[in-house]
Amino acid sequence: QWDPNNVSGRHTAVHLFEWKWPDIAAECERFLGPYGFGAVQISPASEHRVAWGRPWWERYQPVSYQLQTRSGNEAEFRDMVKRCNNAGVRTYVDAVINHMAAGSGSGTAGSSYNGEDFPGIYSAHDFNDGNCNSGSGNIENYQDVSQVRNCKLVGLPDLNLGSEYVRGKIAGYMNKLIDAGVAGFRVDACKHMWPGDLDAIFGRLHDLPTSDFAANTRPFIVQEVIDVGGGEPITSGQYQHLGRVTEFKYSKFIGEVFRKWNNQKLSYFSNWGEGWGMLPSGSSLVFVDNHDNQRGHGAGGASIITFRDAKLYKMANALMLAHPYGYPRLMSSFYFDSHATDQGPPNSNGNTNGVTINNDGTCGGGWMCEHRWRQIKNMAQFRNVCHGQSLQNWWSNGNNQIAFSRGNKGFIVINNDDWNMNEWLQTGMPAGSYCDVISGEKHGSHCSGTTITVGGDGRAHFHISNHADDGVIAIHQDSKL
Ligand SMILES: O=C(NCCCOc1c(-c2ccc(O)c(O)c2)oc2cc(O)cc(O)c2c1=O)[C@@H]1CCCN1C(=O)/C=C/c1ccc(O)c(O)c1
Repeated sequence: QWDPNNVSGRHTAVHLFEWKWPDIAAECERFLGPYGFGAVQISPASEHRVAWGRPWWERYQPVSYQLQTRSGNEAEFRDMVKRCNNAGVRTYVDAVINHMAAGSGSGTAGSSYNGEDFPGIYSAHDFNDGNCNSGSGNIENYQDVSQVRNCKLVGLPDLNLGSEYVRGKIAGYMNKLIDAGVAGFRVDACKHMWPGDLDAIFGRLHDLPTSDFAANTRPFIVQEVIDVGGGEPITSGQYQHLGRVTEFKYSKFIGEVFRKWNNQKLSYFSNWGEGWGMLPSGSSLVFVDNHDNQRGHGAGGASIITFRDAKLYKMANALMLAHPYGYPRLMSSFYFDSHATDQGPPNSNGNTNGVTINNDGTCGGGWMCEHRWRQIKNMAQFRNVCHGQSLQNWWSNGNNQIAFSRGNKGFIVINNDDWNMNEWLQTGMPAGSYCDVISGEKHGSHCSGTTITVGGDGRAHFHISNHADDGVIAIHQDSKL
């Protein structure tokens, strides 16, 4: 359940946050498949609350396990999964199983609910009220492990995952998705669930269907555990035996270093990965930002680099995709005003808008499509070409200029100093001319961007102005002329 279940040769996931199912299906066929992406993480697929103002987080308040949401209906969901699989792109569903919607009303499929009454699904005895020791019934103290698991997260009715009935409903929902062809799950709010209960539920999940996967393939699991080392008793390491875990320290550290907080330097990344106290690489899901921490109040706070800091964002994502540590997930956002952190996706009176693709391949209509930025898209291919190659030829100027190769398959150079970089470096690559995949790409026999010439001794000259658009140069075996 640590294996992403990707089609071979594909090693990066993309979170198409709040996209509608038909748009995701189209993106798999026109972009994610052709450009070698491995998987798409989609927004929660179960019926959810329709909250006032339609905030993005209404999707994280389930009303039922029907596949009818603001992203589309069950037919569109099944069509998306099939078309993405056919394009070589796996689907991970964001599973919200810790809690249900707050308040009362009806959900996106018209199901009514009131308090802890979800007709036909759950009623009061399926929730944890009796197991919560806080005065208010809500989580009041994150130092109290049982409160964090058994009390309400921001007032959301907390399901009792110790109940066989509840486990059956959740496993039934997840198995329906597995049987439809999804490759795994991003499990929301795992900090708020007992690992033993998660283990019991994951154990009830079917193998993936042999129509699209090898026999005996287990669903891929990414557990969301927000842990930036702040001293909470619940830590990400307590979940790693069940599957991969989101490594929020990755976003925090990479943001602090690229922003040079506390005088931290890129040269400190010589032991990036477990050396920085992060999870074992094979248990780690890494990202520069995600839907929660890009809104500032999430884990890592103000250090997080987002689409708003375009140059730093391209540099940080290039590093993530070039470095062997962890399984990377790219964030693909919609625009929101930095103070309006509740704002939902681009919509027409509540109905999410489609994604418009401009002639130059960028997106319009408020969709940021960071995964389509040339520098990021091309580094996903870099990662594919270099898969399995160890980090070698590390170099730094002791400050914010670094470089390293992945075996003899790829080489990256980054300049985050406030002055020019001019260096002859050992690339470890075969002699020849290579197209820099950051400033452009290889088109037949010429480079649309910079060309780098590697000599017979493996050395090449690199010049990166501190005023350059991207601050990065990257070459690899498939960008060789
Ligand atoms: O101010 C808010 N929430 C309180 C601070 C964030 O706390 C939340 C955390 C949270 C935050 C930090 C932690 O260390 C932690 O263990 C949990 O996880 C959630 C998970 C959900 O499925 C649904 C939620 O409403 C939340 C949530 O409110 C606003 C208004 C309600 C939703 N919301 C939000 O800000 C919604 C945030 C949200 C939603 C979905 C997520 O997957 C997520 O990570 C955060």
